[in-house]
Amino acid sequence: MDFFIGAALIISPAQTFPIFAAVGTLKGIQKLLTIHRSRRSKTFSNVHSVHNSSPTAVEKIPSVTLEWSNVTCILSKQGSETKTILNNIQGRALPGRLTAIMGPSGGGKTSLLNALAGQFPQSRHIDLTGTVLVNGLPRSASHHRQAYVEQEDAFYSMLTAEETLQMATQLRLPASISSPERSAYVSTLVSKLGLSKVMDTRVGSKKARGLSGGEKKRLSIGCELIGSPSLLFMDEPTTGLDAFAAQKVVCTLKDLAASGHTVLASIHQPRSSIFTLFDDLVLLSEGELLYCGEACEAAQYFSSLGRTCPAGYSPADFLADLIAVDYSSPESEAASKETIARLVAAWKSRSEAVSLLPGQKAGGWISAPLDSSAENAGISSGLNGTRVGWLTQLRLLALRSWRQVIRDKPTNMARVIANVTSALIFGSIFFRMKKYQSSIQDRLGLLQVAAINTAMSSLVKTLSAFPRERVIVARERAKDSYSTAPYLTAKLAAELPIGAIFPLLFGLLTYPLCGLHPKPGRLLKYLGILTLESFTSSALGLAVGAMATSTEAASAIGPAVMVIWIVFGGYYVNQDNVPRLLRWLPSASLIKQGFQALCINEFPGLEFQPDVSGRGMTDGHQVLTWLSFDNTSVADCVLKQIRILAFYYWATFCILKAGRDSYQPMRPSVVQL
Ligand SMILES: Nc1ncnc2c1ncn2[C@@H]1O[C@H](COP(=O)(O)OP(=O)(O)OP(=O)(O)O)[C@@H](O)[C@H]1O
Repeated sequence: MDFFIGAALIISPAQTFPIFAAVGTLKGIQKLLTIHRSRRSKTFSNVHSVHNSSPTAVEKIPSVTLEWSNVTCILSKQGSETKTILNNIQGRALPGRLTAIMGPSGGGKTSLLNALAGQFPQSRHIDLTGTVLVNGLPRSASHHRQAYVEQEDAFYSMLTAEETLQMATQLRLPASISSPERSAYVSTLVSKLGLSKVMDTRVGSKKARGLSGGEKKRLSIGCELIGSPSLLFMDEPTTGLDAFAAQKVVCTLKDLAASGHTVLASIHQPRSSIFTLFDDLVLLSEGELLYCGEACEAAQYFSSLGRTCPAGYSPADFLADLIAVDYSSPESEAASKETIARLVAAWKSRSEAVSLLPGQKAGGWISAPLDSSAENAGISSGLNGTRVGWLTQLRLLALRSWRQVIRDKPTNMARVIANVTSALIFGSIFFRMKKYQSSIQDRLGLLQVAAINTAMSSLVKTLSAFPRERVIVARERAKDSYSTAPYLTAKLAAELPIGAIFPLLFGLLTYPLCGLHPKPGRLLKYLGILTLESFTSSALGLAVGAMATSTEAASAIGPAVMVIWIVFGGYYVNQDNVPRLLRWLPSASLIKQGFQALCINEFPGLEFQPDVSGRGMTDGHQVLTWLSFDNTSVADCVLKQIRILAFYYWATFCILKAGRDSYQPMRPSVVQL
């Protein structure tokens, strides 16, 4: 609704634009640094030690036990057909332990992790049921802190690892925490994550190398730890990493578990050195549960079912092979599915039998009964407190945007080259235009291509960068790090000065080369019109980027919209000939406002020679009349352009504000834990 009101305020009724609706304290932080050994944990012989030298930092993190039962997820397909993504899954994850959800691709690992984290993407085709308890309470009634590290890392590529952590700390820790305390917090995180050596390294991107995949993953974990979560979910933390990096990431998770966090990670096919780091294991295949219990007991359990791990064979490989469907031939597919069905049935009957025993809740868990919870009662947050104020958010976010844009030398250089090249090409095509009748067309052509070139170049730049940034912003906003208004304001304030350089460069070269109106005041207006048009086009890119689901989608939608604005740009169709129904389109066209302003700036005062027959337009005003641009001024066009610009900013704001991810609620299952 905000969107419509805002749009109505921005756009005058006369223009009748249709509105495109789319339209704590330090103590709590230190809890993070706790070295907590679960009473139930075995000796972590191969656990890397938690590098924590500060005596004040050793404090206990609130323990969280996660239990789940009857978690079922059914996807309704076309007609009455359904697909069971998860079938009646039970289990638990304990504080101080690293629980791995393992299974073949498509086995349901991510779906289970999402369901347990309460972050299953909302869909009307999904029916999610089950019970998830945190320390014996429904998730909504528990005041625990949790974090979810997604499979895809998303960072500002031009910031260093240290700046990324500092920024996250400054935005997310309560305002009451002093600067030295924040710095101390960051250094502890850094040593804990083993990132000390790369703190000055930029995060990097595909086009500019920076941190390695493993370092990025550990940085992602670091950013999530700032919320001091007791419960940490990780989706496929080792995917895409080499063996060494994967090992280091899992060691980090193991350290975190050892310091009191409850860590749940989905892992596709771990190698044996990683497998030995798991405390507990949930095995899934085809959405069915095959095992849930201590990782080191798994091989023995399957051996009791007649599936013995061959001597010298890694248990990780053995389990991965055992629960995978072999699609190499119809016979092997049927055989492997049959094996899985038998293992599922065996686990089911075991859990039914075990759940009848006293003290057992999460069906069939292989280990001693859980000694839970008196210590967990009354979990409190160490991070209570107001986050930093609007002005601090604005300053921090502007600094981040500024660093991102100013340090992105390859992009800036490419933009300079592109603008200089096109200015030189246009300059040579329209070199020192004369005052013949034919040069009227040349002048109009130049002004039109100048308007189009300026708009396209800033649109393309925004469309290529903003959808990726939006992912980071969506994640940060989901953690309530800041509000949309300071984010957008800071972004614009930081980026506009750099963004102005390129149209100015283009304008400064084309104006003298093409021999446009000789009055110096006209040059200044020419530069101003191009710069404003460039900002408006960039704002269109922001609105499209905020709305589109991916960079690819944004890159398809943006130019398509721009083509419409070009057609109604004043050069191809005379606005008096536009059908009544579409008459609002030229007013909404940023190209039209730019082109019209450029023409009104250029033609008055110019005199042209008549053609050989003594006819033609000899006065610049006649050209404006011919274009139907005669009853308006540069100021009018600039005002309309500012309205269009404000509309796109407003649309971007509303889309970003409304665009929080929504999750599928879990309906309670009939059978309780
Ligand atoms: N919202 C959804 N709509 C349609 N199918 C879905 C949805 N969510 C999950 N699935 C399907 O459920 C199955 C399990 O998916 P999930 O992503 O949980 O598997 P996974 O074990 O994490 O696989 P991978 O290791 O390949 O990521 C897959 O076949 C997937 O296509």
